[in-house]
Amino acid sequence: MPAACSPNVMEVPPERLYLSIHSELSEDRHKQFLKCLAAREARQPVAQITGHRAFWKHEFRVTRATLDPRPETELLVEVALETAFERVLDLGTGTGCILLSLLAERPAARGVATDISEAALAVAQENAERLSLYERAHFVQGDWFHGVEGRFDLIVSNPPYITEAEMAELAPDVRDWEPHTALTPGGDGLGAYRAIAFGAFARLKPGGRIALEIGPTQAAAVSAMLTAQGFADVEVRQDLGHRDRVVLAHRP
Ligand SMILES: C[S@@+](CC[C@H](N)C(=O)[O-])C[C@H]1O[C@@H](n2cnc3c(N)ncnc32)[C@H](O)[C@@H]1O
Repeated sequence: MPAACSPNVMEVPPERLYLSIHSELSEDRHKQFLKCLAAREARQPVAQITGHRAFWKHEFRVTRATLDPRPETELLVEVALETAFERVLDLGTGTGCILLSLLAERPAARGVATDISEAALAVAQENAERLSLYERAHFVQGDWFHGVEGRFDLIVSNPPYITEAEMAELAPDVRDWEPHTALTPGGDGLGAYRAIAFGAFARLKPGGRIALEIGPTQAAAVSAMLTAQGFADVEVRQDLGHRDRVVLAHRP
């Protein structure tokens, strides 16, 4: 995968590094290494420097236009895979990591993914092509459900959920480098869930399921929104750090 600024300037796998310990670094490669180091000193996230990040079972291309896929989000994939689905909708797809991981696990399934960011969708499309999943993934640019047709067995989303106040507390690696539209909907951090809960019921087939990643303090608020829209069997799952991380529910 082409890297934004590959720090592997010697182009050897880590386990062979000691065998190459006496090789000379060319001037070009030395410069390349210093450039990567400077990027990290400026607090650019490692995934943006290398241009990729491992998520679930694959490597995903990452740029400044996309959220760097987080390990916590793998719980959303795990939970989603408990459902049998043929048609899945991923809202706010970013790199496409959730939708493409799900499609890779279910060879008969097809998916639609939306994002407000055209630049993020271009990266998701590139990831779909690289993973040979582009024929089963359809990308739509727009606000949540805008331009999405038909009904689905499963809706998944990891929407922006950081509050305006929390944004000021974030490490510079995140706040100064990752897209703010991917991190926060502003205000109380719940705006995206309101829009998604409101639109999701009509987009799910009866018996269909919704699974949403949440911030650790948002379980009660998001569960209440889903209940108010008519969803049943609302459930909260915790991540490996024992924090509330995913809310899921059924359309009766
Ligand atoms: C937290 S990131 C999640 C990205 C990816 N799904 C993941 O889990 O790594 C949220 C994504 O939602 C997108 N987004 C923000 N507001 C949106 C909106 N109104 N409609 C659609 N997508 C939106 C952002 O561009 C971003 O890609």
